[in-house]
Amino acid sequence: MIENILTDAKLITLPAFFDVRGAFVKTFNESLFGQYGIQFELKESYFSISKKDVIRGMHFQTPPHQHAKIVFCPQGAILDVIIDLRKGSPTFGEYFAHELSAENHKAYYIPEGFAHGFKSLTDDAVTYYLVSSEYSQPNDTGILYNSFGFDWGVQEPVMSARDLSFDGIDVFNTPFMYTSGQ
Ligand SMILES: Cc1cn([C@H]2C[C@H](O)[C@@H](COP(=O)(O)OP(=O)(O)O[C@H]3O[C@@H](C)C(=O)[C@@H](O)[C@H]3O)O2)c(=O)[nH]c1=O
Repeated sequence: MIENILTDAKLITLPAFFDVRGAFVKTFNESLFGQYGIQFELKESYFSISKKDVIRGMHFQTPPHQHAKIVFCPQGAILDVIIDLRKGSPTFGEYFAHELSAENHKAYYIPEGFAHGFKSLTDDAVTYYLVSSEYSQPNDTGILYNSFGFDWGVQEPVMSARDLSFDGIDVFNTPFMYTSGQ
């Protein structure tokens, strides 16, 4: 099952099979995702493990190292948030939030030009990423998590110094332009 969320972004219910042993979840299939309108070429993959009330974000890589991501949570639960940073997009500046968990086996498809972040809802929440370009440290940046009007529902999140140092969205000059069909 697939839902269109912000322009070009998708919320996918990953195919899952449950039996007496546990669960089997398919995290990527080129043909199926192609039917969903997602053309995705994997270049890198990684995961993080987060304690409850950790917030990471709102991250993206700037051009020419921008990338799309497929994000899911195979252990625990996270509240996952994206912002459309593409000038000219019908949903420019809007955000979308949804829970991803081992239980609901949902994933986001996040196109290039979006910022991404999440709050961990459980201890030991695993956030797993498939990414369409390799890590480029000089291009890896973000905007401040509490600058775009989203209520994270936590007073004292656990965060990195880097994430707390980002500029707010009000002063952020986006390098991303919307072109339809990303
Ligand atoms: C993202 C990344 C980080 N690193 C290094 C940098 C740093 O020393 C350490 C931890 O990095 P961070 O603090 O940025 O980790 P984290 O805050 O978990 O970064 C992630 O946040 C979420 C919201 C995303 O959307 C991801 O794409 C990614 O940016 O890992 C890599 O070597 N390769 C990578 O691809």
